[in-house]
Amino acid sequence: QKLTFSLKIAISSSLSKIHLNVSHGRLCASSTSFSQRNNSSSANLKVDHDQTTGVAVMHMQSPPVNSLSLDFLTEICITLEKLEMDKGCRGLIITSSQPKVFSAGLDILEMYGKSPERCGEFWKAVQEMWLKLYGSNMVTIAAINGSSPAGGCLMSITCDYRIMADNPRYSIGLNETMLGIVAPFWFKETMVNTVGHRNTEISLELGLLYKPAEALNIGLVDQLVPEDQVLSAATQTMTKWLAIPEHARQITKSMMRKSTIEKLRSNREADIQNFVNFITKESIQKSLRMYMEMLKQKKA
Ligand SMILES: CCC/C=C/C(=O)SCCNC(=O)CCNC(=O)[C@H](O)C(C)(C)COP(=O)([O-])OP(=O)([O-])OC[C@H]1O[C@@H](n2cnc3c(N)ncnc32)[C@H](O)[C@@H]1OP(=O)([O-])[O-]
Repeated sequence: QKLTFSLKIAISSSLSKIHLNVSHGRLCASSTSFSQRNNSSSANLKVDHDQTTGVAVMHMQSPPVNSLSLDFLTEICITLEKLEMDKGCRGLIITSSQPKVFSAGLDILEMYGKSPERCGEFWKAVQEMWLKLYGSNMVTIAAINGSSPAGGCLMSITCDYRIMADNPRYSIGLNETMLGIVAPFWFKETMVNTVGHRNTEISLELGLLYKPAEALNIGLVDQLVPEDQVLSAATQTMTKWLAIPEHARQITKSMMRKSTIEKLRSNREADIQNFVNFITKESIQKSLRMYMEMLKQKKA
């Protein structure tokens, strides 16, 4: 049977509180944490979990561009945790319900004019999302049906496989340097693990955004399909991945990713401090302000 649930979580708690809940196993056990309704228009995430195939499709629907705010990241983390703990869910497809955009990356407003404490809390949520997704036992496929810069690209390369809409208006890449900021080591390593050292070096230093054909060429995405076939292609690919003996696939995935994950796990606090010290610098704040103005001008 097909279970559709939409999640809109009143996020008043900090992420550390979420950890506490998870560690006590309450997130998956508690039905009060999740309202199960059909396609609520206010929800930032819609999850369609087909229990016969064991595949969940997570639709990001946070207008206008699925930028990853603290609230949205928290919502994503709770959903990932819930799906991970659900034995009936073996595969996850991540896609967007917003037109033209998969995700615009981290919400720039979360990094501009905020207190160090708030920046730290935000960064912890970014780490948490990456740790959950990169270390997931599920097969994860990004169905990239729009542009996917910076944190949107990170989310994509954190999945096992990427299928992108073959539309030259869309682009994908880690363009952080274009904002005057620096992708942290675990963004960089995820990229290296995907496209190799040399491509990552060029890509990150120049803050490149790749058109779909270029992204395919360097291995940043695995497959291009017409825009209206992104989800169906992801579903087909999922079937193939799920046919592999599960235990062997999971151990192999863990073997490939473990060292990168461990590096962040054992340095989380230092990584948060680095981010906070960096992002709150006057010069970096100025760069972010100029970038936001540039975005607005582009629109006008
Ligand atoms: C160390 C840290 C590492 C950092 C990692 C990151 O991810 S850094 C992130 C790096 N990310 C990027 O460099 C991506 C920047 N964004 C883009 O390039 C484009 O928005 C687009 C191609 C994603 C979509 O184009 P489109 O023509 O469909 O849409 P549009 O351009 O008209 O935008 C609509 C509205 O959304 C707003 N807004 C947009 N993005 C963000 C954001 N991230 N945040 C907040 N707001 C954002 C935009 O200002 C506008 O607001 P307004 O004026 O309505 O109040």
